[in-house]
Amino acid sequence: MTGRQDQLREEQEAVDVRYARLDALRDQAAARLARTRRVGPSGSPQNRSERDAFATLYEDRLAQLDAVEQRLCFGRLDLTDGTGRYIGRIGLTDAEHSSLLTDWRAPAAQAFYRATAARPDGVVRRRHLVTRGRTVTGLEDEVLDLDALAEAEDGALASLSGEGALLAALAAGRTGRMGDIVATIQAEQDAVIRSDLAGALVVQGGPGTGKTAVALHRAAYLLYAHRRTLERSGVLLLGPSRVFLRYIDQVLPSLGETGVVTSTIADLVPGVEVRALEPDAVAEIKGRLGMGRVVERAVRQRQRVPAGPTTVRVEGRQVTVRPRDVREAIAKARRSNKPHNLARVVFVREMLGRLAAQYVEQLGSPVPPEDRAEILEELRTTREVRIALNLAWMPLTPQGLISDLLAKPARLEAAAPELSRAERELLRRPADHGWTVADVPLLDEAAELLGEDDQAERARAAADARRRQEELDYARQVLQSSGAGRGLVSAEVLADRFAHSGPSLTTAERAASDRSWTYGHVVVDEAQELSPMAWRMVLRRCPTRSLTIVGDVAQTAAAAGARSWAQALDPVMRGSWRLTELTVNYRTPAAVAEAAQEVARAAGLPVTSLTSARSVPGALEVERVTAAGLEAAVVASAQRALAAVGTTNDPEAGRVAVVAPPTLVDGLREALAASPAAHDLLPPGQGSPLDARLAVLTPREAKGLEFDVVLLAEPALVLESSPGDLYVAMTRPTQALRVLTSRGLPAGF
Ligand SMILES: Nc1ncnc2c1ncn2[C@@H]1O[C@H](COP(=O)(O)OP(=O)(O)OP(=O)(O)O)[C@@H](O)[C@H]1O
Repeated sequence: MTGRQDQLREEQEAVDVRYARLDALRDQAAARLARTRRVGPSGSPQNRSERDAFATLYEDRLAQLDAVEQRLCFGRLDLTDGTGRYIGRIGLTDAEHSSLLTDWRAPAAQAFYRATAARPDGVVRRRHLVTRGRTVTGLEDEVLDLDALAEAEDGALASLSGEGALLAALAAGRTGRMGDIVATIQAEQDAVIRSDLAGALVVQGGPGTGKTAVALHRAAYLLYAHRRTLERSGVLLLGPSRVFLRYIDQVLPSLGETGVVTSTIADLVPGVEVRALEPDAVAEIKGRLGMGRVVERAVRQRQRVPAGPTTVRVEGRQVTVRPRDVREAIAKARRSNKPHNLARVVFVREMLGRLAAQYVEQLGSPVPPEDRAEILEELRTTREVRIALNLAWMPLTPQGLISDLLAKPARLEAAAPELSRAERELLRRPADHGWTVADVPLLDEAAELLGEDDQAERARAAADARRRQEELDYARQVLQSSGAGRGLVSAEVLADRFAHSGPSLTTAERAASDRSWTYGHVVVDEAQELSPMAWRMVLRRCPTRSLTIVGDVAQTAAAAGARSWAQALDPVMRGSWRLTELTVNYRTPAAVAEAAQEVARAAGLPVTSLTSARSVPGALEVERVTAAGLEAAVVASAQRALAAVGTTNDPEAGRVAVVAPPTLVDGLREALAASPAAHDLLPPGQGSPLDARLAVLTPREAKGLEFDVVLLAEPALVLESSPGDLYVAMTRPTQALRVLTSRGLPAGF
């Protein structure tokens, strides 16, 4: 038997021990779940909710243990002191509490990602274990001594760790869903993942540098390292589209984390459904920081002093709503510094007081307090009084305020004198127009300035706080006496479960349905697309300013998006952010990445430096076609590409995308649907492009995604509408880019 086989056998035994422990823990959780369920439906409501809470806890634990089945254990460190440890997806100890597996996020695992020959960090050897199912199929060793360093110092990428495992991961066919990278995180990525929780961290990186992967692993790391802080406040992850959120939705669960709230900017205000589109020029105006002031003025203008007095008869007497009284009541309400709908309570109380005084004066004699209350009630419910007070200070909804502002030119002119007439004309639209993405930050701004009349809500909150304290005390007692959930759950989370009995109200769910929820940490992906107003909306949800902001200012598509991080962030964060860069491209073959960079530079985009992790022979090809022959050429090229990435029946066959300017997409989709070879591989009807082997997309739809082969139609046309879009489109493939053009190639190609 060779030494290699001995090593494989040794590692197989080690891996078997860890899987056996995983199985034992699963059995344990399943048995506890069964026992909890067997207790039956009897008992007090308190007992029932306690039982449900524990049942959910064990269900979650089982789901977590199931999620780590694949590549449970992927690494081993041998240390200078003669000890060693295995690194895996979660931490495991044996029945005697000795460590079997170190969680990749634990400090003791850091050297697995960071140690180099130059800075070995106490590591003699780093070993990557390649597994298929539960079988160890390969090993890759790196001996961290200076001799190894000398050998490796011959290229820019000498510092790639676990190169074999990494390159195998990069070359694998794509499944339509992003996978995790725990086994092969690189040192510069690890530094980002483990960076401090506090403050705003900006991660700039060219296409394919792993920004999304890093952002997701950072969310998982922060939840592990700061669980107490983040478990109850929650973590929010913002992505560019719902398709993108589906693309990444398996990564966090595979890392054992299910509690992160994911959303797009468009979905961030509960109750607002974005259905409409609008021209970039309109979105750009709405995204300007000054729109905050515009909304503020729009609200103030709904607090109005009438031109003249209104006299109303109440129970045979006359009272007059006088402009001077209204002015003073408005001033008093504004001094309360409350949002519009809450300050309205102050305004109304003040006005009713003044009207009651007029009424009493006419009675000619002082009235006892109970009669005064009656007079106030009489005034409050008199229709004309209500109308006069509403005209002065109308209760408003965000939707009502914004749709009115955009539909009535006079209102917009008064609220937005800084906009030119042409700009205001661009914003104008009918009151029943659907909401657009750029409306959402305006609605959020309005919701903040308007507030809700929440007196009842606050009384309930105070009662809830008292109840919560009792629940917390009780949960602590249960934890102490039963020991059942020890290590699995904190008293806080258990108390939440008791209170809401069941999985339907986790922190994530409560946060997602509450516009004013503030998160412990917010991760923003494709952050270059956010307008200044969108940043205001995001920052409102994160008062601690603990943020991870990832993106690439060269890929900006939105007219209101960022061309530099300073331009985007300084106005809203006053310089309090730190910048770090990712520089290695893991996705795109070198020739494709270089061509994309040249084109982007020629178009004047702020491209950051990029080194590619791998080359693929024949990765870039250009086919010149006639305009009339474009569709037929795309169909033929798609057939070749599909054949190259695997046969129809192969479950691991790769994926092909046709990326084209919006004006060509429908025609190309129809042409492909008419081709027998491609027809069945397209997503059916409205199906998601992620679930099919062949997709036809615009560059914006392809943003953040990747495919084995990309056919790019008419790049010159894409460039005309947006250079950022072309840069995105060219950098989606993992294996090959096929360009089809009837109009020549963009400069730099
Ligand atoms: N350390 C790594 N090990 C294995 N695969 C990696 C690693 N880093 C990145 N990748 C892979 O590289 C690809 C690109 O990563 P990702 O989508 O996160 O890049 P990005 O910087 O967000 O790209 P873009 O800006 O173009 O959207 C993904 O398939 C990802 O899994």
